[in-house]
Amino acid sequence: MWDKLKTLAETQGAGQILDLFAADPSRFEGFSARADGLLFDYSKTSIDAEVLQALLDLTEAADLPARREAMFSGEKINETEGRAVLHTALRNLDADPVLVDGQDVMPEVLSTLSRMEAFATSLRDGSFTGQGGAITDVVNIGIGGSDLGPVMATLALAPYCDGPRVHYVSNVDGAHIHDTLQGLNPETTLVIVASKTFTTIETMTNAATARDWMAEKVIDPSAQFAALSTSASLTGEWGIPAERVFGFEDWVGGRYSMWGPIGLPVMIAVGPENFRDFLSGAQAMDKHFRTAPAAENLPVLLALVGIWHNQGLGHGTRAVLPYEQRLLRLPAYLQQLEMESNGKRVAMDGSDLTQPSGPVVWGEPGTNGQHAFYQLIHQGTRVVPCEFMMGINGFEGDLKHQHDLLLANCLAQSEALMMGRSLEEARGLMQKAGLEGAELERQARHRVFPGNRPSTTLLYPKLTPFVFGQIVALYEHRVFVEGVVLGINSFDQWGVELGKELARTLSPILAGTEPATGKDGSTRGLIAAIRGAQ
Ligand SMILES: O=P(O)(O)OC[C@H]1O[C@H](O)[C@H](O)[C@@H](O)[C@@H]1O
Repeated sequence: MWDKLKTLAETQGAGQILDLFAADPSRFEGFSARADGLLFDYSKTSIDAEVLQALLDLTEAADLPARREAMFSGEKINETEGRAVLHTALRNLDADPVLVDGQDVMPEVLSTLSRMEAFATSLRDGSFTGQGGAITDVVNIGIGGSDLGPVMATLALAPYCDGPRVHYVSNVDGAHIHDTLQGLNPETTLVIVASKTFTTIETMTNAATARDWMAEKVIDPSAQFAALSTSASLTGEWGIPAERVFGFEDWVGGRYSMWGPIGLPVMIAVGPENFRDFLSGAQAMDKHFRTAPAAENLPVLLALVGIWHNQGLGHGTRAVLPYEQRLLRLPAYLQQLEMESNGKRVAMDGSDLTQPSGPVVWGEPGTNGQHAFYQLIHQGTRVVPCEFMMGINGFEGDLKHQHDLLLANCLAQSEALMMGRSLEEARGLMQKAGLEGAELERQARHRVFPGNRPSTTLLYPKLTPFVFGQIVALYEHRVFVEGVVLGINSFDQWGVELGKELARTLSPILAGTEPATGKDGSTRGLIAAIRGAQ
């Protein structure tokens, strides 16, 4: 199966995208797909009918439909941790039963959702009070999956944020919590400690700092703390009363968790109704993913484009480029989602992967990226497949001219990447500028764009909570499909453990209570330099 893809990559993959358009001017129709108002255009890639078929064959060989059903129906597909993978249950608003170990999880999911809604409402209408009255500010303390999604969502849904101000603290660097708490009034602040495990050192350290800060002014700080976690016992031990603990189960992976309790700060910011719309959008994408034929299925197609570029053509990086300022943190969120999920070197059965694992994901909102790193994308020696996205409509009606300029820029970039500029054209420009001879030639060469560089565009009507939910779920399922095709378990993250273990051994060495024996020479040298200057 992979052989076929590799052969196609070698023979036609260098990808004369322009030739494909010349041969089939209506290629856009055949190589784009729609789902509930979203339009995914992948015609500006070198995928043709034969490549698409070879990619679809890979999904067949990997038994994608059965794997997908196994996920949705609660089978323990996270085999290295013995867990089901059911973030989709958190947005299963129809409440169709979902069984884990023979038990329907939906009653618990929906009752937690109602408790979150009641709590969020009481904060928003001022009926829940701190020592100093209604809550004005919420500080969410969490990291990784307990931070990136909610941070991204709060920024993305800014036009809907009409509740208390929500702030996020993640880094163990004391600067983060210091700068966040500065200027807040402890008597009107609620602190949410968000941690699936409730053991993460960064989060627990920041939570203790926040509690000390609050205790300076507030007689009973625990009355202004809430917790989001799978561990009822640890949240209880930490002193957070059960009525403000919102629990979830281990079948929700950290980076897939913002649909449930981890989304509470978002719900507080935008209100329960908008949060439900966000869940509905994701649910609509779940239904599409589960039912649409593979060749029209957005998550499948997005995954296949990724596989063609990375495993097929060897482009080991992809840029995510939202032309939407409010999706500022989407690239950071996708870095965790994609790289923690598919950055693995062994397959589910423990054997070495036969293909490269997931790509390096990065990006920035347009148009800012244009003025920073697009130079490399257009003229560098490596090809960076680009994933553009843009909303047809913005929210700032009186600034429509700016939105139109934004859209024009997005379209211009994918056009420039594909069309390029030939040496002939560049020479013409230099001639017009009055150059001649060797100087004309030299200057012209700098102005050549190779073209035929691939990109996809995701077009959506407007960044409403529903659409935002669709987009995030689209990327979640894309990661799943890529993982299935590669034979990876996308739901564990053993690669983050070693550094955590070593940090634990290094803390006492840095504090001087333990010797640095056993550490390598570089680490010992750095420790000595730090200790000598502290
Ligand atoms: O939510 P927590 O248990 O505090 O975990 C926070 C994060 O830390 C871990 O190291 C993992 O790499 C992430 O997947 C997780 O989201």
